[in-house]
Amino acid sequence: MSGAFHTGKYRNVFKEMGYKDTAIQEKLEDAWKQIFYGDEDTRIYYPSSDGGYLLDTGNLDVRTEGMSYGMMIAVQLDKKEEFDRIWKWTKEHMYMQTGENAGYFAWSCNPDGSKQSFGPAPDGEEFFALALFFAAHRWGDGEEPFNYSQQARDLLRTCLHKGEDGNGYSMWNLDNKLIKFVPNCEFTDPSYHLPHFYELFACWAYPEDQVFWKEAAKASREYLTLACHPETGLAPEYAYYDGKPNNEKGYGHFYSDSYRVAGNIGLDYEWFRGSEWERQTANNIQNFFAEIDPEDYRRYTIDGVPFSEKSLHPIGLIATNAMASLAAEGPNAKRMVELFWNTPIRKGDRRYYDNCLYFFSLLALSGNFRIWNPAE
Ligand SMILES: O[C@@H]1[C@@H](O)[C@H](O[C@@H]2CO[C@@H](O[C@@H]3CO[C@@H](O)[C@H](O)[C@H]3O)[C@H](O)[C@H]2O)OC[C@H]1O
Repeated sequence: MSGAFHTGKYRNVFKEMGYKDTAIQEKLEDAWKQIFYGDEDTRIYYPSSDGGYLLDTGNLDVRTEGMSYGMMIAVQLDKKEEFDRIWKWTKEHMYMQTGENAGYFAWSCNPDGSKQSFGPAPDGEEFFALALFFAAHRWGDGEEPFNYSQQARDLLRTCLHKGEDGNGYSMWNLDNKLIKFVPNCEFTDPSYHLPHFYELFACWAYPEDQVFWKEAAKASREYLTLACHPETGLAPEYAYYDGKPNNEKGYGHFYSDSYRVAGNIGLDYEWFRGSEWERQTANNIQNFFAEIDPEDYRRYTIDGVPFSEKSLHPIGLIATNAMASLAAEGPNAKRMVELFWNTPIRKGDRRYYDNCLYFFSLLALSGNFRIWNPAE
C-alpha cells in the first residue's frame, strides 16, 4: 500500500485478556444472529423484495449511517448476500438523481423506500466508500451496481468535486480539508473524522484525488486534537473548524454522536498508529468513565460536567469506550473491555445505534475489523 504506514496487524484484545477463541467466536456469531436475524426485540436488519435495510428502531427510519454500517459489518464478516441487498436498497431508494444534492444519498428514508429528506449526511458517504472498496477487494467487482470499486471512486469524486459546476457543495471543505456536518454548512462533527479511512482513499480513489485524501487524513488527526478536551478527551457532537463546540442548536456537548470518537481513535491507532496523542486521549476518555457507574451515564459538557439527562445509548458508549483500548494503555484499558464483554446487546426500541457501535467494537477487539487490500 503506497503512501500510508499500515501496521498490518490486528490485535485480538479479547484473547490477550484470556477469553477463549471459542467464546469470542460464539459472541461474534451470536451478535450476527441477533442483530441481523433475531426476533423483533433484537434485529435491525430487514431483507425485502428490493434488497434489505437496517432500521433506526428509535426513529423508525432508514439512515445512510445504518446502511453504511451494515455494509461495513457485512464485508468484514464475508456476508456478501446481505452486503449486496443493503447496497441495492441504498442505490435504489436513497441515491439522489436530481437537485442540489444529486450524486449523494438521502440521509433518511422511510422503510417503504420513500425519502424523508433530500439532504445527505457525510458520515454515510465515507462509510459507503470504504465498505465498497473492501467489497471489491474481497469479492471482486460485478455488474452495476455491484461494480463496487467504481461506485466507491465515483462517490468520492462527487464528495470532493460536487459544486464545481455551480450546483451543490462538496462534503469536505477543500481549503482546510475537514469533513462538513452537511455539504451546505461550514462546521463539522468530530465523530465524522476518520483519518484511517482517508489513508485508504489516498491509495484507492481516482489518482487526481489521492493527494487530497492524504492531506485530509493529516488534517483530521490534527483537528481531533483541537476538538477533544485536553483532560477528559471528550468531544462535542458538533464543532467549529477551530475545534470549539458548536452549541447553536444544543449539540455542543458530549452526547450520542460523540461516542464514536473513542472508537475511531482506537481503530486509527490499530490500523495506522495515528499518533501518540490518540493513545493519551484514549486513556483520558477511559479514565473519565472509569469513575462513573454505566447505569448513570449522562450528557456531559466536554470538560466533564454532567447534565441531568441520561445517555440515550449507554451500551453504545460502553462499546466505543472499550474499542478505545486498541489505543489505550492505561489502567482502565482492560476494565473497559471487560465491562463491554459482560454487556449484552441492547434490546427494545433504542437498540439500533447501540448495537451498531456494539458490533464495530466486537469486530475491532477480536481482530476482525480489517483493512481489505486488493487481491487479498
Ligand atoms: O440534521 C440532520 C442530521 O441529524 C443527520 O445526522 C445523522 C443522524 O444523526 C447521527 O446519528 C444518530 C446518533 O443518535 C442516535 O440516536 C441516532 O439513532 C443516530 O442516527 C448520524 O451520524 C447522522 O448521519 O445528518 C443530516 C442532517 O441534515
